[in-house]
Formats: sequence, structure tokens, C-alpha cells
Amino acid sequence: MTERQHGEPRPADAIERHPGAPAPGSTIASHYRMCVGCGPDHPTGLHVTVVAGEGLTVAGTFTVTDDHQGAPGLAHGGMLSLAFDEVLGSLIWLIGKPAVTGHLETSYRRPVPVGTTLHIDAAVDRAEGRKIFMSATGRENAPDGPVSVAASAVFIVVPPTHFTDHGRPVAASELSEAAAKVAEVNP
Ligand SMILES: CCCCCCCCCCCCCCCC(=O)SCCNC(=O)CCNC(=O)[C@H](O)C(C)(C)COP(=O)(O)OP(=O)(O)OC[C@H]1O[C@@H](n2cnc3c(N)ncnc32)[C@H](O)[C@@H]1OP(=O)(O)O
Repeated sequence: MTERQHGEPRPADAIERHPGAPAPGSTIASHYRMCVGCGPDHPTGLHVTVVAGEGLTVAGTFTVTDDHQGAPGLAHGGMLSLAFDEVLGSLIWLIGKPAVTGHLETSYRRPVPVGTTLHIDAAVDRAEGRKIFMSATGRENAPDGPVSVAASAVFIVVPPTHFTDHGRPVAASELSEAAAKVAEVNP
């Protein structure tokens, strides 16, 4: 194997798909039923859905509704940022390590009208210690539509106690199976 030169970025495969990761093409379950990003029971949440891709990739969708407006008829930038945080965050289920958003940058390229479905492709680019570098693009109404939003993020791997120390107790029935395992909540 060739040795990495000083200053050269680590290869993308420095971080690998977990053997227990959801299979490519399968839906990644919402981690928490009331999550504002993906929770199916959140009344005004984004209801983002995510499907596992090959390697360390996922494909998500977010349909903008009246609940997500900033200017009349247009998505609020913060909501779009939330959609990206959610889809990027779902990559942790492929890695098999809990991680939280440390830094998220969002670049808004086109206005996103209510009724638009954003197709968000996200990938892990590389890892450095506990830092996981990720990026994503959101395309209008089709997987190959025009790019409306692009984002990059650094997620930081945390111990499972991050959620129990800083959050609140939760029943396993409110979590996905994988999230309940992280939180060590028994049914
Ligand atoms: C009970 C129910 C359980 C349910 C189980 C569910 C589990 C699955 C939930 C998924 C949910 C997903 C939802 C979407 C994702 C969110 O939205 S997560 C919520 C938003 N994010 C947060 O709340 C994070 C708040 N920040 C923190 O807690 C802490 O600052 C952090 C990020 C853990 C880092 O603190 P730390 O561990 O003390 O980090 P530290 O040792 O200082 O730094 C480690 C490395 O990271 C770098 N770093 C630290 N902070 C940053 C930063 N902000 N930017 C860039 N680099 C940074 C450092 O420079 C350092 O790098 P190196 O020196 O090693 O090169």
C-alpha cells in the first residue's frame, strides 16, 4: 500500500460501512417518531425519508409544504438546512457510530417553491479521527433535476451517553430499533 504524503487528505475508505448497516435500497427508519426532521408523528415536521445507497451514501427526499415557508410560497432557508442536517445525519446508520452535527454549511442556489420535492443525495467524503466530513446536493423534483441547495458538514462521533446525558429519557417505542440500541433503551 502506498504511504500517504504529508498534508494529503485521508482516503475516503478510512471510514467503512458497518456490516450491520441497512442494505442498499432499503429505507432508513426514522430514529425518533417526533424528530422535526424525519419523525412520522411530528405534525409540522419535514417528514424527510431516506434510503440507503451503495457504500457510504444515502438518498433522501423532502417535500416542501405550507408549514415550511419563509417568504410566501417559498421554502425557508432554515428548513432546507434542517432537511440537509437530517439526510446527512442519517449517514451515521451506515457507519454504525453515533455522531452529531458539529458544523453545517448550506449554499442556496435556487428558490424552492412550496410543493417542490427535493431529492437529496448525501455521502461521507472522509474521516479524520472523530470528525466525519460529509456533503450533499438537493435537486428539484427529480434525482437529476437542477441543484437548488448544496451542503457540507462535519459530524463528530460521540459516545452513546451523549444522548442520555444531555437529552431526556425516552421509551423504546418512540425510537427506531437502531436508535434504541444506541440509547440502550429496552422495550
Ligand atoms: C435518549 C435518545 C437517544 C436517541 C439516539 C439517537 C441517535 C441518533 C440521533 C441522530 C440525530 C440526528 C439529527 C441530525 C443531526 C443533529 O442535528 S445533531 C444536533 C446538533 N448538534 C449538536 O447538538 C452538537 C453540539 N455540540 C457538542 O455536543 C460538542 O461540541 C461536540 C460536537 C460533541 C464536540 O465536543 P467534544 O466531544 O468535546 O469535541 P472535542 O474533543 O473538542 O473535538 C473533537 C474533534 O472535533 C472537532 N470539533 C469539535 N467541534 C467541532 C465543530 N463544531 N465543528 C468542527 N469540528 C469540531 C475538534 O476540532 C476536534 O478535532 P481534532 O482536534 O480531533 O482534529
